[in-house]
Amino acid sequence: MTDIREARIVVEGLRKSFRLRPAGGRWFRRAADRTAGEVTAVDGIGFHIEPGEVVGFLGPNGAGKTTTLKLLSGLLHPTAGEVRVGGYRPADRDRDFLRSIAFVMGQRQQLVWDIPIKDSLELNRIVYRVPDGEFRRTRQELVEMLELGPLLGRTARTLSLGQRMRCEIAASLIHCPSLLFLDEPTLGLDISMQRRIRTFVREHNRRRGTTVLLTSHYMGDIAELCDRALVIHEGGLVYDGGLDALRARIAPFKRISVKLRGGAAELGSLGTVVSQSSEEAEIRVESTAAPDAVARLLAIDQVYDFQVMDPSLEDVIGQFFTEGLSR
Ligand SMILES: Nc1ncnc2c1ncn2[C@@H]1O[C@H](COP(=O)(O)OP(=O)(O)OP(=O)(O)O)[C@@H](O)[C@H]1O
Repeated sequence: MTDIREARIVVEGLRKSFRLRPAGGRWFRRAADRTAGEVTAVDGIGFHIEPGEVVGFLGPNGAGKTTTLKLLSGLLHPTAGEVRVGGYRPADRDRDFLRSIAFVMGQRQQLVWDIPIKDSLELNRIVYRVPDGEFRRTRQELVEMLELGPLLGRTARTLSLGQRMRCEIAASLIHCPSLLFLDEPTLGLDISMQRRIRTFVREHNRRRGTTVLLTSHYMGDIAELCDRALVIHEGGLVYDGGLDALRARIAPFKRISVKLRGGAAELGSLGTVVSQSSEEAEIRVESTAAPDAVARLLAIDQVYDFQVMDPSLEDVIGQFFTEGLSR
């Protein structure tokens, strides 16, 4: 078997359908079974991921992102198609494969609720048979990077969401997996905690070369961490590529934020005025028209400052799903 540290992830024609089980009693279920349908969560997707990449999965609710991560980590069996990580088929749950991955789910508690965090780390050392020296080194590194020192003696039940998430991540990484699945790791966290988690993931990827696959509703996570995005819509893969290319293809415009003094200015001829007051305005112009708009802004008396910005990833994705996927 290939060492999964050097292994690429190969996904081909991957499909996952769920049978919808009707709720209710036995008789009702049997009657309803005749009409019960199927939902296809992942519908024939394919891609390759190289070792060390940080890849973001984007898509609206119910698009199939979590199901894809579960298929890649072996939590679910594919209905059809192939997933390979090196020589491993994740659904076989081979012990060496399982020892090489970690799956952190933002919405699900994985730490033991009633034991101190340091004991949870120890428990994972035993489960994953991490040699003593390696355990001490990794633990120290994780405690430093995630600032866990004061939390080690506390039980998971007494921690705040952000503290618990940092401990969850540490417990998941104590065996130095080469493949890290993060499903909504910053869900519900405030901005500064989101930032801390991002900084950690980036630094961990840099130091250890861990491949990271990430879903997040916070575009900041994706924009800051990922060079590549896979956009999933209704189970299908509709985009696979760089974030800049996604922006250029979907939202080929710039936002210009303008500071005004001495009253409102006539800006409508430069582009689309998104907002305007007597002190500031925001206009949207086609990327190719931006240099001309900037030259004309300089000649307007009321304009004393401006900034040209790329559209936010939220804008790009919003446009992607509202203005059509065929672009
Ligand atoms: N165990 C299951 N049984 C039946 N349907 C399921 C199951 N798991 C997922 N689905 C369905 O598959 C589709 C994809 O779900 P999935 O959780 O992968 O979406 P997602 O992109 O992660 O969404 P979100 O952003 O809301 O988390 C949804 O229609 C969901 O209802």
